[in-house]
Amino acid sequence: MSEPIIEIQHANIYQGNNLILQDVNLTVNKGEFVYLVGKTGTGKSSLLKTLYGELPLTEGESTVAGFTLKKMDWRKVPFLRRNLGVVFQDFQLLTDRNVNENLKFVLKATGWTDARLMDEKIQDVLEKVGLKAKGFKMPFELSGGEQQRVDIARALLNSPKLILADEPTGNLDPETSDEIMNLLFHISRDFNTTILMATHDYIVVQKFPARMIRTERGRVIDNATITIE
Ligand SMILES: Nc1ncnc2c1ncn2[C@@H]1O[C@H](COP(=O)(O)OP(=O)(O)OP(=O)(O)O)[C@@H](O)[C@H]1O
Repeated sequence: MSEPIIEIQHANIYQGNNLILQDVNLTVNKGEFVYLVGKTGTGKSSLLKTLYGELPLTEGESTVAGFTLKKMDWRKVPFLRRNLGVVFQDFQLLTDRNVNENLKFVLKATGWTDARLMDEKIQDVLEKVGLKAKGFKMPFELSGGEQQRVDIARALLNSPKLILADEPTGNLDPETSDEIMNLLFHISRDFNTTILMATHDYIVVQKFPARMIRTERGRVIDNATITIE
């Protein structure tokens, strides 16, 4: 039976005082891969930010990975984040430390203390993204695709059931984009992880088809189809 991991009902999404998306209704089930498409500036990032607690939800209802977002106490946001993985376009790795130390930094920040367990977890996520031998590399020694893999490894550290990805292929060439999409589909399939991925790259969407949600003129349209712009 399908079990929701994201539920949004009658939500209005704001940036400051500006209403960006109106009356958003959406359900995403456990294990699904879903694209969030739409022209630049139509609110994809704003919707994702609401789901990971960076933008407050003040109007409407939403639960994400078991957390109720409406007027969520900011002190609860770290607990929400521990149950999610977030992947960004620009990798956001700490440039002054190697891959292992980048990952250890996140583990410590999310409450891990046992050094052996942390090392095991780091090996585990690096293996999942195909970077087993790269733990001692500095970010600047990695290609864009490898840096994006580290970003995905980082998102996997707390074994989330939901990954929110904001334009994860945005900075990559087409071949590397394909590799990252194969990796994300593999993670979704093999670990039953839900992935909601914002993109405006229709080539990626056509090549790796999945359910599509579109932001358009202040609304969110479910089961959208591709319109070439
Ligand atoms: N921090 C902010 N403060 C005020 N307005 C913002 C802020 N961030 C985004 N906006 C506005 O909100 C609207 C939606 O932006 P958003 O980044 O969510 O769109 P997007 O679909 O993700 O765009 P892109 O594909 O370019 O990332 C835009 O009009 C943008 O100017």
